[in-house]
Amino acid sequence: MAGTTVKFNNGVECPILGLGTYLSQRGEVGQAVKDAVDIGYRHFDCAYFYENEKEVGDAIRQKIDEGVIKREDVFITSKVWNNFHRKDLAKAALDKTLADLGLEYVDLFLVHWPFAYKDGWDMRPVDSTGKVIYSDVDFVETWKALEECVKAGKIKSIGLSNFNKEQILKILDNAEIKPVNNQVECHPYLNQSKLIEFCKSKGITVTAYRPISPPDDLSDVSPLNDPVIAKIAQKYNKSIGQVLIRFQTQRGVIAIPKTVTKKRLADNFDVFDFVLSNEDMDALLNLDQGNKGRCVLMPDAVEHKDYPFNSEY
Ligand SMILES: NC(=O)C1=CN([C@@H]2O[C@H](COP(=O)(O)OP(=O)(O)OC[C@H]3O[C@@H](n4cnc5c(N)ncnc54)[C@H](OP(=O)(O)O)[C@@H]3O)[C@@H](O)[C@H]2O)C=CC1
Ligand SMILES: O=C1CO[C@H](CO)[C@@H](O)[C@@H]1O
Repeated sequence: MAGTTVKFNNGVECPILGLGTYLSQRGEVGQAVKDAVDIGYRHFDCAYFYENEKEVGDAIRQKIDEGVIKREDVFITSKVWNNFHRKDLAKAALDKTLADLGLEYVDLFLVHWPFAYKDGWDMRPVDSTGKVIYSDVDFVETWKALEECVKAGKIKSIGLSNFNKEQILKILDNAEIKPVNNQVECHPYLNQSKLIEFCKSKGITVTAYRPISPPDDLSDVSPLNDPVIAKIAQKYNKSIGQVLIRFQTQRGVIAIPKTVTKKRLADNFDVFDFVLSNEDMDALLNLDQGNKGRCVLMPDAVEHKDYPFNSEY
């Protein structure tokens, strides 16, 4: 695979920079994916939960049909959502994702969250009071389903998302196929250094989601408005977005910024021609607020036994 990559524990190489697709609207995501391919992106982060995999797949296959890329040149990630944790449902969810994408396999398939919701096809099953209904299906059962799908040739690599240290250890204790990656929220306000170090010690790579624009569930403070980051960006004649992406890739963390804007697609990919000094990397690391810097809190799941964010990391 061309470009800068990260090597997984199974030998597979993953492009260190990919395109996120959450909240990329149908009607615009396909064009964004095609523009991204033309710019040089070879890694696309998808999920059944994003409800746009069909359009993403159509765009990828169009670029394959046009001869711009081959299937093996692109790295496609998808994820199994919380209502599909039971073994048969996890397999069915993968089949649906593959059908939507129009692909025979995905390169990486992640357990999107460690906690399970009520089994079925409703992604947010609620009771009469509007509260999400949980399931106690263990994430190890979901992992076993993914292992079987690897053996069936439908997935090249399997991994986790939003798993904490203890949950990763439980997977490792029960895994026949080791996870290659844990995808987590990561940016200077939640730099995840301890989790990254722990994952590295277990041969697991980390992907940074929401690397640019965290204000969401809680915070209204964004790295995009941070004076320390602005000063660093100015010094390298780069944008704040470019510094935020470079911050991740320079420490070996895969980054998947989302945009549907052509100019930003190009800018976000233009991060391989400068190197942040150790001093500037330290300044960015020093902005960490630990769990207080976390934005994606998943309030629906806070009472679930497998809610991941009650421990330090
Ligand atoms: N595993 C998980 O649970 C999760 C996974 N993800 C994945 O990670 C991806 C990235 O995270 P996401 O939540 O989208 O957040 P991002 O940090 O990628 O930020 C996206 C937002 O920032 C804007 N933006 C993009 N580039 C720039 C730039 N250079 N300067 C200023 N603004 C910019 C985009 O707007 P515009 O499009 O208008 O340019 C969009 O509003 C997701 O798309 C998804 O694939 C995300 C959350 C959770
Ligand atoms: O992938 C995701 C996109 O972001 C959402 C929250 O804003 C998450 O719930 C979800 O896991």
